Amino acid sequence: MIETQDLRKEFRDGRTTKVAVDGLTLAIPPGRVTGLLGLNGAGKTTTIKILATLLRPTSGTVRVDELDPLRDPKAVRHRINLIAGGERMVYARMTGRENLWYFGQLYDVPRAVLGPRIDELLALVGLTGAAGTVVERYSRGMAQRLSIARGLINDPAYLLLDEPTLGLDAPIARDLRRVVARLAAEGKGVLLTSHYLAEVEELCGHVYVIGDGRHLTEGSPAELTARTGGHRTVRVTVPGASPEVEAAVTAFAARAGTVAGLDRAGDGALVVSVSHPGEIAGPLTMAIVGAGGTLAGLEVTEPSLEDAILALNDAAWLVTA
Ligand SMILES: Nc1ncnc2c1ncn2[C@@H]1O[C@H](COP(=O)(O)OP(=O)(O)OP(=O)(O)O)[C@@H](O)[C@H]1O
Repeated sequence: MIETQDLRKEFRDGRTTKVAVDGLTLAIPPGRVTGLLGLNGAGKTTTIKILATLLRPTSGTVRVDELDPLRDPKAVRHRINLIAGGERMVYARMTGRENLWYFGQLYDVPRAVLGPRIDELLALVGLTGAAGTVVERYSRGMAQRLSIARGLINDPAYLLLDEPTLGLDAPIARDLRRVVARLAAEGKGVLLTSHYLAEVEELCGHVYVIGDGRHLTEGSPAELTARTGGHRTVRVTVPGASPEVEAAVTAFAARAGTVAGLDRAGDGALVVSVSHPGEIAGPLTMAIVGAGGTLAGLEVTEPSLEDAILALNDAAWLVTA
C-alpha cells in the first residue's frame, strides 16, 4: 500500500510561496486503479512526483509498503515506477529493445530475468515487431506504448500514471486502458491522473478529487456522481401523442420539480426529455400511459463523472471566493 499523511509541498520563488499540495492524505492499495482528479494546477503532478521520489515534500509523510522514501529511496524506487504521458521518457536514438535493456540495467534487473521480461513487455504493448527499430521512427502512439513497457521494466508493485493517454488516438488509448486494467487485475497498485473523465470512470475503483492542492472529496466514480446530485435524463418517444399526453407530462415534471423538454420528431412523434436526480423513468411512463399515450422508445442517460467534477469545482470556487 502507498499511503500519504498530510502531504504538503510549497514552492518558494523569491518572496512568494506557492502551496501546490496542501494536506493530502491518500491511500493507493495494490490491485486497484486509484484516480487523482482535479483541474489544471490542482497539484496532481506535484503529488505524483513526490510519490515517485522526484520531489521532497515540505511536510507530511509518504510510506510505500511501510518504507519511507526519504530514508530508503532505493528500495522504494524498486517498488514503483512512473509513466508521464506528456513527456518523452525513452531515448529516440535507441531501438525499443535497447531502451528497455538500458532502463532494466538502471534498475539492476538481473540479465537472466531482463531478457525474457523485455520480450514479455514488448508483446504486452504490441511492439514485438518494432523492437529493433529506432524510436525516432516510431509514431507517437508507439513511443507512448514503449514508455509503458519502460514503466514496467522493474516489475513495480505500484505504477504512477500521469496522463498516460495524453494526445493518443482513441484506439491506442483504448489499448492502453486495457493494459492498465489488466495490470491492476493482476495485483498492481495504480495511481492514475487523467483529463479524460470517461477513462477515470472506466478504470478507477476509487477517486480522489483535489482542488488547489486540497482534498475536495473521494469515492467510487458512481458514489461521486450520485453525491454531487448529477441528473439522469430520460428520453421517451410517444407516437401520435395527444394534447392530453403533453399536459400530463408537463404536470408530472412540475410535480417532480423539473421542466419537461417536449419536441416533435420528423414523423410527428412527441419526444419527451426529463432530467432529474431520482428514478423517474417509471413514474414518467405511467403518466404518459395514464393519459392514453403509447411508448415507442425509452432511453436513460446516467449522470457522468464529468458533471460531478464540474459541480464540485463550482462548489469549491464558491467556498474559496
Ligand atoms: N517547480 C515549481 N515552482 C513553482 N510552482 C510550481 C512548480 N511546480 C508546480 N507549481 C505550481 O503548483 C501548482 C500545482 O501544479 P501541478 O503541476 O502539480 O498541477 P496539476 O494538477 O498537475 O496540473 P495540470 O493538470 O495542469 O498538469 C500550480 O499552481 C503550479 O503552477
